Amino acid sequence: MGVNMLTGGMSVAHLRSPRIRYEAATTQIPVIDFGLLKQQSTVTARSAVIEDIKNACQKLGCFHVVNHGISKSVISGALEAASSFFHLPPEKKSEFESFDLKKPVRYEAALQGNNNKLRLLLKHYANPLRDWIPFWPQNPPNYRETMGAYSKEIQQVAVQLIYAILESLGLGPNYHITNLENGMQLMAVNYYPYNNTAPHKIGLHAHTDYGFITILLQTCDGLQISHNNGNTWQPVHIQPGALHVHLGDHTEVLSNGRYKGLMHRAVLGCEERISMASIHGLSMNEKVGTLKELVDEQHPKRYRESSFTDFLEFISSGNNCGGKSFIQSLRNV
Ligand SMILES: O=C(O)CCC(=O)C(=O)O
Ligand SMILES: [Fe+2]
Repeated sequence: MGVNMLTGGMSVAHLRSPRIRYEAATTQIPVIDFGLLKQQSTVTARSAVIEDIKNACQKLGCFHVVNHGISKSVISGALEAASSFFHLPPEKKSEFESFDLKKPVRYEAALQGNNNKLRLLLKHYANPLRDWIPFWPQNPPNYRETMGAYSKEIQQVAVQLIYAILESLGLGPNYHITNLENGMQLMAVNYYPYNNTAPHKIGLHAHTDYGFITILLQTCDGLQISHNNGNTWQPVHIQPGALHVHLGDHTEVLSNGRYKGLMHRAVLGCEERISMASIHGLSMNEKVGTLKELVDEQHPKRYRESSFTDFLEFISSGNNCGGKSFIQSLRNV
């Protein structure tokens, strides 16, 4: 049942500069060295990485992060706990089954045809950990410990990345968002079965994520991204050890549209796949609006403010089916 982190990994094919690398493939994803964002880094090295983040956010809405400091054992521990959970018999998972989007833990099975699985999903909040961990599954017995260790480290990486993204918008290195550290972290733990039929079956349909950023860990390829509202799709190949980061709706709002939330989806394929999407934003009822520093005569405010609760109400009301997406509902006020 072990998860092989190396399967499907692609080699880095060529170097454009010492700090930013591109993979040879249909989608070239910039690679950001997280170590260069840390305090010990020189000012020149940090500002060079901030510039790389700016380019990545503007052009693609995503990048890969290496040298993030999260150990292989923490990563594989969380993936194995996730895998063990999904392989439990259905009656052990059903206690978490619910259509109530506000539940602290929610399990869902997306099925098609003769009960064929497309995706199994376990969703739970994770920050602040002490508030949420008592709700998490206790089977497998190490789920709370291993997923907790991963979530805690990812939360810290996320806060630093969000500040780096704000800096890349020209807000200066000391820009502070009140309560970002205590903000929402939602872990979407996904399981996709092996299904290599062509064309690939969609396991998770096109969407943008709520929040500022999503940090995604995937055991093998399956993530696809689109920059033309779903007309064409490009695969994102995994890079062993790297975390995939993409921008969510609230970075688009905050930045007044300078950066856009990235549309993505997941397809079934090569093997059984687990992905863990850690979504980061402000806490439930805190409103996120466009930063006043990014509004002027040439750039009038283009978005309405909203909170995570507003988002949950929007999707619960079925507004997103066939109509506008959440971000579209916030645009052009
Ligand atoms: O499985 C994936 O690669 C994507 C997961 C995702 O987009 C999500 O959970 O929001
Ligand atoms: Fe997503």
